[in-house]
Amino acid sequence: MKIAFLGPEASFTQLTATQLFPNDELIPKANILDCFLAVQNNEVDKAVVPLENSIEGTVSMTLDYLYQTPEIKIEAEAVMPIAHHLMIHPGQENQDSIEKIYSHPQALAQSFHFLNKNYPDVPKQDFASTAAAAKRVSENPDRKIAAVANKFAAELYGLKILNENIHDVEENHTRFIIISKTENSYENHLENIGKKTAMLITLPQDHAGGLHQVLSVFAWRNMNLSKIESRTLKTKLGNYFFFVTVVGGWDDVLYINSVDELKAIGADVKFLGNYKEFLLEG
Ligand SMILES: O=C(O)C(=O)C[C@]1(C(=O)O)C=C[C@@H](O)C=C1
Repeated sequence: MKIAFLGPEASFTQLTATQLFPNDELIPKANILDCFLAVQNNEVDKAVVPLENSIEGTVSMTLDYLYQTPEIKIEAEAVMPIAHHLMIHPGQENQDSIEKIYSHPQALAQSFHFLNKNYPDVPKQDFASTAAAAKRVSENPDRKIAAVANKFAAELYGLKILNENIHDVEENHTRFIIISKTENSYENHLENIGKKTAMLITLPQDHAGGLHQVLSVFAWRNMNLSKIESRTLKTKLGNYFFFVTVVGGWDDVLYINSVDELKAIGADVKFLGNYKEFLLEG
């Protein structure tokens, strides 16, 4: 099978994809949108993309493209511990004069307090991934630039780690998802830590109690929500869709009927899948 991932090599997403698909062909993509498009255009069978982090929260691009690509579903979730390090080219030993720090915005945010305290005057620059930032540093041996990335990126791109474990909270985890056009076809050797269901809900016209009505569909059925997040519909200020996850299997008829009830009250529902959650090694 062909599996796209947010690259280049040694991104956190690649570390995840390697554990989830040890025997498949992994294809790096420059950004999250390209991962979605590769699945959409049948260039690959599946893709692995980040969904949320325990310090910085949701990766909004992933939510947006789940909404914007109607055929794409979630097949599985995987949670991985995340450790960030600050690295430079080995030729640039003098850390006092670092001119810029590159990384993925999630990684910069997860290390914000460390960077703010230790490198307050150094400009930070967003990159498409931590590995892309590390690669750029390695390609510019003459510049005093640094990257926030993982230890595999330091090794692969020949960089020297200046500061280890700079993420602001020791327990740092990111949740990744496998996306594809097929539901529930992912199987692997890893032990799963539970099942959940995800859906996107757009409320009918704005009216008092609209969200309460939607939530009551889950509440009287005793369905336990593990996440609810609103995201702008991009139509005008104040218009949102909701990403909702429910704990457990999806074989109970009461649960299955919840989608029909949501539709009956005028909500628009995209069912993203009922799938397993895996815990990976960092
Ligand atoms: O930049 C990477 O290496 C990624 O795989 C992306 C990503 C993310 O978007 O959350 C993955 C894990 C970390 O939370 C930081 C960055």
